[in-house]
Formats: sequence, structure tokens, C-alpha cells
Amino acid sequence: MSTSIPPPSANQDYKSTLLPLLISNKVLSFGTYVLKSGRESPYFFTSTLMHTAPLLRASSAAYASVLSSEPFVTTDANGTTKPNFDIVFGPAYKGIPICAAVLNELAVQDSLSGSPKGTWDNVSYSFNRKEAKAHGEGGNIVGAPLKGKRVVIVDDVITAGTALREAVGIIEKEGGIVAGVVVMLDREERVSDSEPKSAIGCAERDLGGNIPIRSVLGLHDLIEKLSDSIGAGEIQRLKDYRSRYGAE
Ligand SMILES: O=P(O)(O)OC[C@H]1O[C@H](OP(=O)(O)OP(=O)(O)O)[C@H](O)[C@@H]1O
Ligand SMILES: O=C(O)c1cc(=O)[nH]c(=O)[nH]1
Repeated sequence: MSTSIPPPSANQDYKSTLLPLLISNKVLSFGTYVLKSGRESPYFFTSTLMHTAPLLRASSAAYASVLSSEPFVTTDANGTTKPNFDIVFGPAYKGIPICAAVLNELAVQDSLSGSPKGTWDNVSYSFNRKEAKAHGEGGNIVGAPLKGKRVVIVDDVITAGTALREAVGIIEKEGGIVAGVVVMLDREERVSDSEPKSAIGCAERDLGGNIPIRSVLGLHDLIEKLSDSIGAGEIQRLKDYRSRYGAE
């Protein structure tokens, strides 16, 4: 049964409010799961379960909170805040609803702020099709064209970074400039036996070191904050998994 979710506010502590909601709605679950990478994991983040209005709102607000803070925005001496990106890009498939919901959430928060500033008026969303369309407008990008634009990637979870590398490739092929990444959960795993860095660590290195890459939650948050809501056995399995696959 789902749990009712309070409306998000700009200064919400997402780690302490989101985590119980994700668990009670089974977005975050504990058991035995096989990942895309082939690893067997004691937990799984099922973002497709964030399909209810309250969960979509709560998760969008968490992404929006990150995207409306430095270094994703710059505030000048007059207090005017400007985004340091032009496009919020959601990689297919699970990034698609995220990019649209997050941009909407940014605009809603501005409009409810008491003195709307239109901060996000020139920001668009965009996503890719997994199969290119051969008729109509053609191509595999839906939403704003990426050419020459500063693009922030939003996605649900990062493990080995395969999805992120693919998204970067799509954006660069379209002539866009990758300007940042925000994910809901960083699983904080080493990319492979021969690469001890996490996918985010590798992306920071590969994208030049000055591109902001942020997660709302990380595996360490689950281990540190869930001891009252899941069993000691589950926490131990998370720790064992981290010992085996955790990034340096
Ligand atoms: O860091 P990685 O090892 O790539 O794993 C994480 C990614 O894998 C999943 O998507 P998937 O590629 O299955 O595509 P989907 O969104 O179409 O389900 C997940 O939604 C992440 O985007
Ligand atoms: O690595 C994955 O495949 C993966 C992990 C996870 O927690 N959730 C998900 O959708 N995919």
C-alpha cells in the first residue's frame, strides 16, 4: 500500500523525507536482483514505480532542488539567478518522464515563490528515442534540439555508467555540450574489476573535471539512514555488497 506524501518545499531535507517514502512505495526494495551489469544485488531501485502523482512530485522536487542550486545556477550581485544550462535531457526510457516532470517542477516552484522571476523560461526538455524515426520529423531526439546547447542529463540510477556514457554520446553527436548530470541514486559501485572508480568518478574524469555531477541519494545513505526501517540482515547485506563492489 502506498504512503501519502507531503507536498515538497524548497528547503526539504530530501534524504530524510524521500528515503522512507521510496521504501514504503517499494521503489527501493531489498532481496536478490540481477543488474544490467550482471551483478547480483541485495537491493534495487525501481523508478518505474514512481508513477503516482505524489511520488512523481516528491522525486521531481528533489531533482529540482539540486538543479536550482549552485553550481547548476549562478546568482549575480543583484540576486538574479540564472541557470547554467539550456536543456534538461532524459535518456530513454526512464529518463523521459523525469526530464519533463523536473522542468515543470522548476517552473511551478518559481511561480509559487511569491515573486516569479521566469528563471526557467529559456530552459527546455529533450529526450532520445531508442529507435530513430524515419518519417515525419525523423531523427531520434524529441523536444528541444541539442546543437550548441548546454545540456544537463537527468536519470534515475547510476551503476556502471553505461547509460550515462550512451547519453553523453547522443548529446555530443547532436552537437550539444554536456553541462551536468543529476541522478536520484548513485549506487557507488566500482565500474569493473579493472576500474575501481565509480561511474560518477569516471564521468567526472572523462568529462573534464569541471562538470557538476550530483546524486540525491547514494548507497552510503541507505547504509547510514535505514537501520530503523529495514532489518539488520538487510543492512549487513548492503555492507557486504559494498565491500565486494564498492568504488574506491
Ligand atoms: O549505470 P548503468 O550500469 O548503465 O545502469 C543504470 C541504468 O540502467 C537502467 O536503465 P536501462 O539502460 O536499463 O534503460 P531503460 O531506462 O530503458 O530501462 C537505469 O534506469 C539506469 O539508467
Ligand atoms: O544497474 C541496474 O541495472 C539497475 C540498478 C537499480 O537499482 N535499478 C535499476 O533500474 N537498474
